[in-house]
Amino acid sequence: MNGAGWSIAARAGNGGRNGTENELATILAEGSALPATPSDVVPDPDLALEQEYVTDLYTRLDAARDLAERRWRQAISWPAVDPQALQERDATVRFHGERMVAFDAAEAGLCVGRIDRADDGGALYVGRIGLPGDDPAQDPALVDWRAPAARPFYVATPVHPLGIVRRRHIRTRGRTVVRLDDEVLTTGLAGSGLTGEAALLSALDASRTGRMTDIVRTIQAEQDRIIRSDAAGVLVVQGGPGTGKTAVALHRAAYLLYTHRERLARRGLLVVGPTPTFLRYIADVLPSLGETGVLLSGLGQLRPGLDARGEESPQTAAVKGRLEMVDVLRAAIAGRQVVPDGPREVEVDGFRLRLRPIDVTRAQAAARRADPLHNLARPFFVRRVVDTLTKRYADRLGRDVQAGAELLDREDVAALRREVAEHPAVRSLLAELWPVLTPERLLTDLFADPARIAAATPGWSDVDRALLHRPRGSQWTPADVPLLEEAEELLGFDDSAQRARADRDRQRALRRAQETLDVLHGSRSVDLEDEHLEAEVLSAGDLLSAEDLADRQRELDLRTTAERAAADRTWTFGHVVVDEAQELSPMAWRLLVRRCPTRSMTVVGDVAQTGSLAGAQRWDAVLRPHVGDAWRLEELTVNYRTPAEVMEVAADVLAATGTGLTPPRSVRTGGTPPVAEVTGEAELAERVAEVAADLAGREGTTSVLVPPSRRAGVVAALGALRPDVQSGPGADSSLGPVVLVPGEAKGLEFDSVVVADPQGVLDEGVRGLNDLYVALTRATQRLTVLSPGPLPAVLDRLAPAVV
Ligand SMILES: Nc1ncnc2c1ncn2[C@@H]1O[C@H](COP(=O)(O)OP(=O)(O)OP(=O)(O)O)[C@@H](O)[C@H]1O
Repeated sequence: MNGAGWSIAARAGNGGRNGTENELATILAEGSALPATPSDVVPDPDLALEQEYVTDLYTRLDAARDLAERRWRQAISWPAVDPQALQERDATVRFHGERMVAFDAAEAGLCVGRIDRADDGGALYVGRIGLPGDDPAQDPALVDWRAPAARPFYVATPVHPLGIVRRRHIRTRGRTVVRLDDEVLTTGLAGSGLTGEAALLSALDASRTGRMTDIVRTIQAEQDRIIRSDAAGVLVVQGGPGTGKTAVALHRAAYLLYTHRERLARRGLLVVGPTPTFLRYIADVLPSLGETGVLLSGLGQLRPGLDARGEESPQTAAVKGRLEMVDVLRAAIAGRQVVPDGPREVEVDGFRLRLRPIDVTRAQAAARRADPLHNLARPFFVRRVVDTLTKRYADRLGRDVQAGAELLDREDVAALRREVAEHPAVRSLLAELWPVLTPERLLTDLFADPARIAAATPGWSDVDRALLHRPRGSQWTPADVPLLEEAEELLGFDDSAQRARADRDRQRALRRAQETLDVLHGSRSVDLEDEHLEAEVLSAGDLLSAEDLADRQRELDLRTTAERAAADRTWTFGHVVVDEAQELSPMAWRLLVRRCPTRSMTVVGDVAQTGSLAGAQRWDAVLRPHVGDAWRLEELTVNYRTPAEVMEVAADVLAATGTGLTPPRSVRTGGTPPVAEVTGEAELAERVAEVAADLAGREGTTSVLVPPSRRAGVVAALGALRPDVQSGPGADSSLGPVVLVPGEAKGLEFDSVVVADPQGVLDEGVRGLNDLYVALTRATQRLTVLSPGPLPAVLDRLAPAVV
């Protein structure tokens, strides 16, 4: 390190700190604030030195990418002569393809900084991926941020320097180094508690784009501990709004993929989020970290082939989310295995064959003994009933020909049996007594019929039963998905037809392959005068069996693990990350735990933000039925999103929720103070539109958060000023101002937020205080509250602006 003076930052172009960085001291003075860190001047020549190093890193990146591409091209043209070679080819093509993607992703912000080790240990550069140096015995040119060696970059402090004397954040634009931020770690003084605060604050101050970005440059120590926590078991991360739970969960996913690459590449990793909008918001983070093998899914999309986006009342969703629904489904299935009141007759070839209730009861018992699952037991039931009817048929036939049934030999009886089994009247009776059921059919029939609901819900109140009732043809909702999946487990999936089809396809491919070989064999142009020679000449057919050839013709399967997992409902994941986990119902937990039998899960959420009736109030109550006490809790305490002034307002709402949780401490302060305005009922929508249109004209994203009853009016008023207004679950704040209800805004953030009609938010939500807390904490810069009447008491702190 060379001598001269120090400052917190050196920049190409105009140097110095921005306003937010200076504000840190103010936060400290306010008690809730975090103390500042001493900082050093970075001499300008360092920029040139770092530029040289970074340029070299990009040369290495280019070389690595070219090599991966060459290997990919080679692999894709390998002749796969047997199934094993085919598999190896697919795997190699996939491997190099993924490396190319990872190298591309690392292009932006390749190097994030360096740590200088004590005792002349030299500098270690940290970046988005690892790049080898010239000498394998020495440090790599760039160490992956997830590698153990990179850890001090995130967690070393002046009090615990971990052998580091200096941490330098390197900021690049394109391939150019534009700024360095240094922290000297030899002071022994407790600092702000923030790692690389200058880099952090400038990241937090940036306008939002409507897409979440990664935080590799500025991960904080309390976040790093969670990101690198052991993969085994269930890790619950509780944290207030803006504490980086989502960011941490996604970086943990990337960390686990790096650390347990082989297992997770095979089994895959699932990230579950609350809404499609949220999933779109976070969709770029993992690819920007070079990880493409992760399946992101909402609850409504967890059943392959179904995109459940129907809406229903929170009360109905809550009832469907109860664990008792497992018993309801069991009872509904049992209700479809029917014993008729009296004997039933079918007419086969002029003979009336009788089936008595006791015959059906016996057939049912035999079927259930053979297999407990409805669809898998059905063939046993069918066989038993057909046997009974065939016997009666044979008896009647024997009597009629007056020579007794003994006259019929086995072949005759088999023919009768076929006739009975295929007879439409018999088939329709069997379909009535024990139908083949898909989960969709079971639930549609159940919900459409109050009598079926009543039969399946002994002891339930009429109110709860009525909540389940809905007409046929209704759209599937997210709360239906765990029920459909549970029903599939209980019904069993009879894949014999599918297997038979696959078998037929394979036989057909084999036949075609054999024909090809025959043609090759017949057409070889060998002079066969010598019979001995013939035996020695090898043809394609001698080298290759028809089976090999059929395998060779198989298509390349280059689907990623995530794509294969998405298409397979029985897929079990190596790790599951659940975001906004407080919203999940017990039935949803049951589904997720089934998809992750190892219980290696990361669960992040905030029980103070629970909006759904079925959601969590306490983590232990939610998790106990599924994992007992086998889970551990970590907490995040610093709010990186919401400025302190906004958080003060939100804190009053949090206190009123009675959860006893303390609000997270805001890192930032001193921005635009939040404002409130009483508009009068008649003017509300127009005033909201006016304010939102003004905010949307500035840099960054804007959202209006409304109670459901206000949505249409506000969208219409804002639409008149801003035709690009977006609303509803698909709304995208990168395209224009958005109007959302609090539930849709879960997990999202916007530069400017307008909360319209806070009393309406309190009144219309099933957990109104939680909804208001969510709404107030979405703002990264500016918060405006517009109320048609007096502000609710919990917002007393917001003195209405003088109009
Ligand atoms: N270490 C960090 N460096 C830079 N930005 C960060 C850091 N941690 C969090 N952030 C940013 O803070 C904001 C809030 O983070 P995030 O959305 O993950 O919080 P959250 O706890 O999930 O919030 P909520 O409970 O409201 O969903 C995001 O913009 C995120 O990128």
